[in-house]
Amino acid sequence: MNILLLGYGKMGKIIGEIAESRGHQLVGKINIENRNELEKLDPSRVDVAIEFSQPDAAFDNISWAIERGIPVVSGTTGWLEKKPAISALTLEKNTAFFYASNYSIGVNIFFKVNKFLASLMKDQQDYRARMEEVHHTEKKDAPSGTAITLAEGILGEISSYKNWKLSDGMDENEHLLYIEAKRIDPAPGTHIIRYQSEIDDIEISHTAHSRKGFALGAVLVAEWIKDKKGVLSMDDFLSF
Ligand SMILES: NC(=O)C1=CN([C@@H]2O[C@H](COP(=O)(O)OP(=O)(O)OC[C@H]3O[C@@H](n4cnc5c(N)ncnc54)[C@H](OP(=O)(O)O)[C@@H]3O)[C@@H](O)[C@H]2O)C=CC1
Ligand SMILES: O=C(O)C1=N[C@H](C(=O)O)C[C@H](O)C1
Repeated sequence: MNILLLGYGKMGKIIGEIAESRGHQLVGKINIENRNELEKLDPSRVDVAIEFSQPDAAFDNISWAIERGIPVVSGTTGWLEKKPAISALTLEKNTAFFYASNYSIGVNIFFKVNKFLASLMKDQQDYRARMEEVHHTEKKDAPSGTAITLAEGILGEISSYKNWKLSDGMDENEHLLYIEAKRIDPAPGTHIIRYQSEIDDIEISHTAHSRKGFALGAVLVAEWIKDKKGVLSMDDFLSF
C-alpha cells in the first residue's frame, strides 16, 4: 500500500517505521518545511494518508487529501470543532475519513471500562469524579483528546455532570467534571480517573509506555480503511 504521511514529527516517524516494516511504501513525509512537495505528488499514487500534525494544521491537511479522493486516517487532537465540515466533504467526494483521539488498543479497552464504571457510579452521590492526564511538555493542546473522549464517556452516563472543564485549581462547581493536565517529560500519555468520597477512592488508569501502540493502531486502521467509504471511527474498526 502507498501511504502519505501528513505530519512527520514524533508520531509520523514511528508510523512510517511500522508501515515500512509491514511492507508498505511511504510516498511522502510532509511537515511544515516541505509542504510544497504536495503540489508535485500524483494523488492517484496514494492509497491512504495518515495525518498526525498539529491542531492548527489538521483541517488543511485533511481537506487537501479528501478533496483529491484520498482516504484519511487522522489522529491529530485539538481541531475537532471543524470535523463536521470534513465529514460533509468526505461524503461529497465519496471517500473515507477515520478519526480517533487515541489509536491504542489498550486505551480503547480503557474507554469501555471507563463507561462501565461511570454507569455503576451514576447514582452514587457521595463520590466526586475527576480526571488527570499527564503528557510530555511538547504537547500543544490541553486537555488531551483522549481525556475529552473519557470525559464524554462519563458525561454520557452521569447526568449530574453538565460539562467537563480544564482544572483551574479551584474546581468548585459540582456540576463540572474537572480535568487536570500535567506536562512532564517524557510521558507518552497517562490518563487517570478517580471517584473520591470521604470513605474511599476508586481509581482506574491507563499508562502508555511508548508511542508504539498509537502508531501501530493507526497503521492497522489504514490497512483496514483502504477500500472503505464514509466517516468511520474505532467503533467500526474494533469488534468489542
Ligand atoms: N490519536 C492518537 O492516537 C494520537 C494522537 N496524537 C496527536 O497527534 C498530533 C501529532 O503528535 P506528535 O507527532 O507527537 O507531534 P509533533 O509536534 O512531534 O509532530 C507534528 C508534526 O506536524 C508537522 N506539521 C505542522 N504543521 C504542519 C502542516 N501545516 N503540514 C504538515 N505538517 C505539519 C510538524 O512539522 P515541523 O516539524 O516542520 O514543525 C511536525 O513534524 C498531536 O495533535 C497529538 O496530540 C499523538 C499521539 C497519539
Ligand atoms: O500528544 C500526544 O502525545 C498524545 N496525544 C493524544 C491525545 O491528545 O489524547 C493521544 C495520546 O495521549 C498522546
